Amino acid sequence: MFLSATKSTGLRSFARITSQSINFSSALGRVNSRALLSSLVYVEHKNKIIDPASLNTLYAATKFGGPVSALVAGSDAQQVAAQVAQLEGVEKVIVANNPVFDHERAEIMAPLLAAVQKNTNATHVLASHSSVGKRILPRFAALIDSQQISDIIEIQNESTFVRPIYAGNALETVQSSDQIKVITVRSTAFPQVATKDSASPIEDTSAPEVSAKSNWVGEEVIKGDRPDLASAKIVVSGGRAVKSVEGFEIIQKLADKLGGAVGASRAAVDAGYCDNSLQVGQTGKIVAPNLYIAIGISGAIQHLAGMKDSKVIVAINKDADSPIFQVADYGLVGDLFTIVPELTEKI
Ligand SMILES: Cc1cc2nc3c(=O)[nH]c(=O)nc-3n(C[C@H](O)[C@H](O)[C@H](O)COP(=O)(O)OP(=O)(O)OC[C@H]3O[C@@H](n4cnc5c(N)ncnc54)[C@H](O)[C@@H]3O)c2cc1C
Repeated sequence: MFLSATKSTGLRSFARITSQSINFSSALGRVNSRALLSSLVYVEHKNKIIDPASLNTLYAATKFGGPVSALVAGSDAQQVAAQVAQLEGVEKVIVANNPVFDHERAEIMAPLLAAVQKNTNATHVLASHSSVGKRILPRFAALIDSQQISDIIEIQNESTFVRPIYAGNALETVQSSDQIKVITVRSTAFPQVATKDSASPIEDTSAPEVSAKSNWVGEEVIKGDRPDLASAKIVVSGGRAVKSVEGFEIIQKLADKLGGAVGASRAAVDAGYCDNSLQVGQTGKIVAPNLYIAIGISGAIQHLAGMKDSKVIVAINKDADSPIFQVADYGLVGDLFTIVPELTEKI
């Protein structure tokens, strides 16, 4: 690994690190003909709807140039497969229509992925860099003796990828010589595939024999009318400065006026002002909305790691020297308890 370039033009730029060949395990040789390339994308879904991040992952897969197959699993798979079949770039949809795949337990999904990869001969296997993708793909990579490449934001060619490291403060260029590339994709770095008029073929696959050591017991899903934080077009986030649960309501009111999602800094989450599912940053959600409004947030690098790719950033902070203003396109210096209610009312 060596540092190939370092830019210092502000917090929205990165050091670039190049690391060659992360193949620790396999001596299977390189794919050297584009004609042999083909991709398999694991499609996430909930309530019979494709997870939006999978649309970005499918787009990333089309960049390799070869045919793209999509795997849909679970008891709602058939309905979701019909939607996936109408997506641009998808040549074939493979369906594992079996309730055993509900809840996406890694120990069950990884062997399925391995079986489908073998059948399709896919050279690239991709999933979103979501909690599901991050669970399943490492296990799948281990099964096929490959090295996973995580959280890619750019595809340079069929074996070279760019990914952020050090909380997004450096970009690493990774070249893999594994025969089968196992990749998780940062959804905010790629557009979504469009729909097409025709439908690609859908084919069934059977579940491989697996003996699971874990059982799915249940889940508590937090329901809300607001858009999903990770894919929202507008995000309004509050920081430590809101001071209380009641103070955080100021943030929620502005988000509701704008039809946006609510986010938070870790300090606000740790202080108990809001739920930890709202945390944006290195250890929270990565977002890149059209508009991100940071209110009473200082702009620590761990927070910036989760939102600095937002298209327009607005910061409201009483300290004009706060680092958040270095990444902000628009800044308002003042007390949030005065500015935000006024802004909400005027909107
Ligand atoms: C390993 C690790 C991982 C982390 N992961 C994350 C992460 O994922 N996400 C994250 O957010 N943080 C993360 N952190 C924490 C991060 O370092 C910061 O501590 C945190 O982001 C600070 O939150 P804050 O900006 O809300 O609070 P502060 O840094 O305390 O900033 C509060 C800001 O509010 C302003 N302010 C105060 N009163 C007012 C007012 N009345 N009106 C307007 N402005 C006001 C202040 O000027 C200040 O800029 C992580 C830290 C570590 C070590």
